[in-house]
Amino acid sequence: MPQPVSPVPAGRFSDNEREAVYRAIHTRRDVRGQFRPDPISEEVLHRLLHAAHHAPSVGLMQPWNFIVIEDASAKSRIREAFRRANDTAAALFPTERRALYSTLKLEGISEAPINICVTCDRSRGGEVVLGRTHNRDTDIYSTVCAVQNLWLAARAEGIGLGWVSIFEEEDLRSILQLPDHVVPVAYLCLGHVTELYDEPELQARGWASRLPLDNLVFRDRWGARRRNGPA
Ligand SMILES: Cc1cc2c(cc1C)N(C[C@H](O)[C@H](O)[C@H](O)COP(=O)(O)O)c1[nH]c(=O)[nH]c(=O)c1N2
Repeated sequence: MPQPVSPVPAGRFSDNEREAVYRAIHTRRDVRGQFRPDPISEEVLHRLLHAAHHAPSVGLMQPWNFIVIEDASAKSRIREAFRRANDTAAALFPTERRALYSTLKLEGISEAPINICVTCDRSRGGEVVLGRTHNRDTDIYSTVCAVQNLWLAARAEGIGLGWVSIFEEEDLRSILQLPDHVVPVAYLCLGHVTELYDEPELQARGWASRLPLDNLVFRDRWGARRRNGPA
């Protein structure tokens, strides 16, 4: 059996370490309206990108790039693309829902000192990538793993992060000048925040609520020990 080249202990974290990991997971929030204008230091930004870059990826493809946007005029073009897409999105909801939708703040593009577009280079790793042969989208999934690493690291650093997906992809492509083989996966707004919601903001505002976990776990579905899930 081959041994790890430089083994690290694989046991449980200490109580404090474990508590910190779960705290980051449970208190991470999507941030739209609570950004402070003060900059994120280079050291912190580097730690966040380093955390993102340590995400799992199919065949160790590491298909991501991180486009860091600080320029006010670039942000304002992106913000305008959001506004157009958001008008289209709003019109699709039934009247009552639309009224509530129009009260929601769904981005902090201009207020956040840093925006990051996380992209996926679908050509990285060549024609055949280990693990990707039967599901071409595993490169996109890998990129989303990088986003989640970034999000959790940001929480631990006291940096708020908001994911904005209300765009026509073509708008992002043209503003950011992305070549065809590069997909914009996530547009993120980052900055210091003073406070965070203690529950998802969309829940606090009556848009949706967290589903009970028990309804989502199907255990021993085919055996005698079925506990949860549909009959
Ligand atoms: C892929 C994807 C895309 C988006 C989001 C998330 C994800 C995963 N979310 C944030 C989303 O609304 C939020 O995560 C949930 O409401 C849960 O809240 P917390 O993240 O727990 O605060 C989000 N929020 C928002 O205000 N505008 C947006 O365009 C999006 N887009």
